Amino acid sequence: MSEKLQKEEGSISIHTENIFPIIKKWLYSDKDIFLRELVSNAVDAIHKLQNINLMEGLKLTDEYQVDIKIDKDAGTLTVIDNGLGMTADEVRKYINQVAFSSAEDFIEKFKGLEDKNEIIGHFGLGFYSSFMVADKVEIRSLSYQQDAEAVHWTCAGTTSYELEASDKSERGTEIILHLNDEEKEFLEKDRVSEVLKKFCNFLPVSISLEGEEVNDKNPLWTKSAGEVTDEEYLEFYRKLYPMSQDPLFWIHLNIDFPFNLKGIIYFPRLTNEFDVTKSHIKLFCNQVFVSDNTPELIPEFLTPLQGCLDAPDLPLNVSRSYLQNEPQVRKIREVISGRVASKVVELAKKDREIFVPIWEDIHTFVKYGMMREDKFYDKVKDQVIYRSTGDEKYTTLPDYLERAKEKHENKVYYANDEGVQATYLKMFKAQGMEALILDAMIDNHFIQFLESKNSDLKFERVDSDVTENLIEEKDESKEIVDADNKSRKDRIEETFKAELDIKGLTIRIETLKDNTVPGVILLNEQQRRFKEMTSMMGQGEMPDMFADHTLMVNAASPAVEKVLSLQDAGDKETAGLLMQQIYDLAMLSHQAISKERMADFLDRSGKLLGMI
Ligand SMILES: Nc1ncnc2c1ncn2[C@@H]1O[C@H](COP(=O)(O)OP(=O)(O)OP(=O)(O)O)[C@@H](O)[C@H]1O
Repeated sequence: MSEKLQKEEGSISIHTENIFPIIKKWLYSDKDIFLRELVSNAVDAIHKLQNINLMEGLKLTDEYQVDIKIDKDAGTLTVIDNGLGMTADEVRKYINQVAFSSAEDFIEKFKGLEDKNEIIGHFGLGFYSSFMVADKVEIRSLSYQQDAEAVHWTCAGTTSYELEASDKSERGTEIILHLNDEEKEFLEKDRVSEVLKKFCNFLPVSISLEGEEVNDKNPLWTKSAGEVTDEEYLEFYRKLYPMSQDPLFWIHLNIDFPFNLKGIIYFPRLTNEFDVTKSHIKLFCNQVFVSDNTPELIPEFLTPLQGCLDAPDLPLNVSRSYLQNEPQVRKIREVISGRVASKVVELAKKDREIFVPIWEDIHTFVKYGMMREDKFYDKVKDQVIYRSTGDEKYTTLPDYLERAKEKHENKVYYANDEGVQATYLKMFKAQGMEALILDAMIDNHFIQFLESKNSDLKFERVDSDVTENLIEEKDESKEIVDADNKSRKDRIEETFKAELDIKGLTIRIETLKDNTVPGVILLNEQQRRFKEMTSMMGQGEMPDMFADHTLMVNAASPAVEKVLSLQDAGDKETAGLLMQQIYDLAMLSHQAISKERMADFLDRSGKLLGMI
């Protein structure tokens, strides 16, 4: 047995005078991390011993655990582990020199920095962070090594320490914090429990507070996907986010190469209360909680993702600026983006009925992702679905284009307001034509994006023009010519032009296959988009979408026929009323009638009804 340790007193080698007040002051904002540091040191000590046990065949069969004890009378909080312990030399080396010199480095480096979070993030203060809450710290330790002598180290928040023999008889280390007067809250079990729940909830070694185990040693992400049931994924989610509705879907990550990454990410149901701009992922490092504010780990368009990521290769004290510049973080983002894309494709292919409601929740993010990332776009582009007026209700773009090939190759007709564009959709439907419903905020941009990606592809809103498919092929109104050498079409055009003297209005006559609609308003696609764009960019006042518009009069409509016969009979007044009515009805279906015209419309409607 070695000679008994003589009490020694020394000075922790330090050039910066009185480091402790500075530690306290600078780190005050996040003082809870001291417990994370001490408990993870304790877990490390246990892991080290477990490794030695295996390598050196020590045949230890201990139940490993970390205990946290509160002694209100003594005013102490103690973290006890049965890990490998430390000898006097190790205390000198690891606590007096190594740990302290890193604390000293920290002070040197960040003397001038104002942003405390930056400081905390940049630096693992480890053991010395205990001086944020304690005036005096004691270490009692007994190394696993044969014939080791138990040691007792004390430091009262100055650069002096004492190291002497102790009577500790059980292997492991006790860190005893004599809490200072302002930190007595850490003598309350609830307060300590709250901190442990935050940082140590999923640590792989049993952690107990006053004899009660507080952690789940085998969180779901440590298992392999094959052994976890859907119910377990949901239960885990409910534990992580107790106030949330069940998620839409989840992805279990278990990556070993080229870096380590485990985790479960959930796509949440996006209710009104859900903040889609805030990061929700909880980052762990070997099951130690690190942060729940690490937006850098997730592609921006997937910010709403929730769940846990365990990245053991990232440091425990990870800072925002580190994350922003770390190449591995970019790789993590790419992996997540790729896995989300694969999951979307998998769900889309599997069962349309299950996918549709999910799609309603996620389509904005997927579309945004497609616009932001080429790789993501390439993966999901053929699986993205659109609501359609066709029989299928939902269709992919390739399927839609295939069906539309004969009637309008490479052209997509869409509506962005089913109510306002109902007349057009009705005409489309009557001719067996299909339009997509693109009525989400993002769709305006998304349409432009798809056109830029596919140079042949053109999107046209259903009210932008009438397609030749809606027009009667054999149009007799053009052919039959009267005594003045005018066709019926010419007469309709002349009459309407004379009656409707409205700024920006063009009259166009067509004979539609559908005779129930007397007239519709057409807005040129490119002109309309340009106006929408300028208004969105906030340039000037809200543009008048109807500054230039076309009234397409349907020569096949009985109402138009009536206009002509009234003219022939010399009743110009009633013919005029009818034409005004046809125009207003067309504008009304666009919800674009002015207040003044509405008053006239109602007045005229009354008159016309009286004539029937
Ligand atoms: N409970 C413990 N049991 C055994 N050794 C310990 C214990 N706590 C600390 N040590 C030793 O003291 C060293 C310094 O600890 P400290 O927490 O300051 O830094 P660290 O754990 O090495 O790094 P980090 O900055 O990530 O915390 C550890 O590396 C370890 O060797």
